[in-house]
Amino acid sequence: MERLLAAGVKALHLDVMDGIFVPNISYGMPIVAAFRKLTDLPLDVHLMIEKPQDYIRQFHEAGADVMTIHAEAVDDVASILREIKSLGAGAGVAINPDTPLETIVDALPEADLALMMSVNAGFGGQKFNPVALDKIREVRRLAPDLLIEIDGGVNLDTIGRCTEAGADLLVVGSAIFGKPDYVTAVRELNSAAAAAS
Ligand SMILES: O=C(CO)[C@@H](O)[C@H](O)COP(=O)(O)O
Ligand SMILES: [Co+2]
Repeated sequence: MERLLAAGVKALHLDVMDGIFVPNISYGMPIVAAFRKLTDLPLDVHLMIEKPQDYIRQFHEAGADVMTIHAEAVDDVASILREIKSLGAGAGVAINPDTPLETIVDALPEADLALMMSVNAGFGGQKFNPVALDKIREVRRLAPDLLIEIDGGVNLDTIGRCTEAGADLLVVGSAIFGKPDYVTAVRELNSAAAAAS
């Protein structure tokens, strides 16, 4: 965390995985609360879990500023987005690469953020899937003011295409954590993103 903060990242994206919605387990509310104690940066909590509606209050109490649910995990996206907003948090909806954008179009008016996954949710270090870029362009056309986030395989080679397509929030895992020097990694990523936007 100290090294990340020194590198000047603008927010922390926290991947919560339950071993059911995705075949991997990460962490839950106590770790989100621990991050909250360490920083005032926005905490962007990516909920890769089933029944997210049962846990949003606890994640918000732990310090989540934004909570993003997966459309594949729930029946009624719009109503859960409304619940998240009623807690005073930002509400995001995510879709995996194989999920058509049509799945969430009706819910977009309730969303503060749309997350287009450029890998299948579940693991860091996967290869970037450009299908997310076309979805970003379409979301931007449908909802010009919505925050658009892209997540998965974003690195120095792919980040320019993300900003060019219209992504506002660029989630980067291995292209920072896999580098010895976070300051240089973040500076180079920011330059590549800005050059293309
Ligand atoms: O939500 C996820 C994966 O499920 C992502 O946030 C990744 O963990 C980002 O890691 P890289 O793809 O950048 O290594
Ligand atoms: Co994520």
